[in-house]
Amino acid sequence: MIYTITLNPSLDYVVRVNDFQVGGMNRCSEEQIYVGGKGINVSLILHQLGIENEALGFVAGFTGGEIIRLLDKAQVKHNFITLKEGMSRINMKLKSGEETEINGRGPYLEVKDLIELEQQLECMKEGDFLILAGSIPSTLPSDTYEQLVKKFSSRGIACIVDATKDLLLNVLPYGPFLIKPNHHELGELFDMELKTHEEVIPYAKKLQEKGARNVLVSMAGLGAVLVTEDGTVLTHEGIDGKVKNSVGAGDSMVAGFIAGYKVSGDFKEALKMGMAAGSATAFEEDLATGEQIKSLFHKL
Ligand SMILES: Nc1ncnc2c1ncn2[C@@H]1O[C@H](COP(=O)(O)OP(=O)(O)O)[C@@H](O)[C@H]1O
Ligand SMILES: O=P(O)(O)OC[C@H]1O[C@](O)(COP(=O)(O)O)[C@@H](O)[C@@H]1O
Repeated sequence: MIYTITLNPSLDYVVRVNDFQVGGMNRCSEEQIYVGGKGINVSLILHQLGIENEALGFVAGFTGGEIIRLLDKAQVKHNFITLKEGMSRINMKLKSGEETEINGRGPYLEVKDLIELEQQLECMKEGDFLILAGSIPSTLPSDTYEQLVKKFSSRGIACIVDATKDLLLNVLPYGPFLIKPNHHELGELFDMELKTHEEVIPYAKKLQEKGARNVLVSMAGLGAVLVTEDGTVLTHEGIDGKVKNSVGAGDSMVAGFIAGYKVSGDFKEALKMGMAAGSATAFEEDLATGEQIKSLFHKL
């Protein structure tokens, strides 16, 4: 079974504003609301690809209610814990030539809330996958992901972490099955600017030396690099197409990769499915559908 955790899910409010004026009164020409948060996006894409999974995490308030309604509508299996106080966040995605994002803070979460989540995870068995994706609320200890990976990796559960900076670095000694920084996040860890596959490879290997079993580095329109636990380095060129909304492309890539790996057991196929899922989402307004992903996969 695959479980995704989204500690701080969101409603993504995507607005298009022509000629956005800072400090001025702007009106949007288009607006959409999507359910969001990295783990939830992974669950949505896995479901689209016919891979059984369950989305876990915390919701609160009227926005939390809408998150649950949208997950039900998408027929994604979920078991979110409802917090008594606060409201799930609204993340603003402003499209005006460039993409600008303002991600909300979210409700107040405490360590005691995490205990309930850990109890839900006790049912996991060896061979299951646990996907930890996105930022964690500022009220939780910064070692939250680290503690979860430490506990569950040692039980033979394949942990996948999509996070940034210390949140990512600190899980490495506990042998996560996969991490997926993008090339900017990877460069940030080493105070470097990485622009090509060749530049990315040695730094991806450094994260592997620190303990990650497999390192997938996404590079937006430039494709991706994968360093696998059997010592292979695989690269994939970027896929050409018209980008409509790249929010969720990274999450789609993680989901596609895991779906491809689960079905084939082959890293090359997994990378191809990850690429197809990431790019199919970048080429759509919302997350891509299973059909769009498979159609792109067959063209690669
Ligand atoms: N501009 C783009 N053109 C084509 N594919 C894209 C583009 N942006 C993202 N993708 C696809 O989505 C994947 C993840 O995107 P990326 O932006 O690197 O991740 P993140 O959203 O985590 O920053 C890429 O490896 C690629 O497959
Ligand atoms: O948890 P964070 O880091 O604030 O990110 C949450 C945001 O990330 C997303 O999951 C999209 O992530 P990606 O574009 O990196 O795939 C949005 O749906 C959500 O608003």
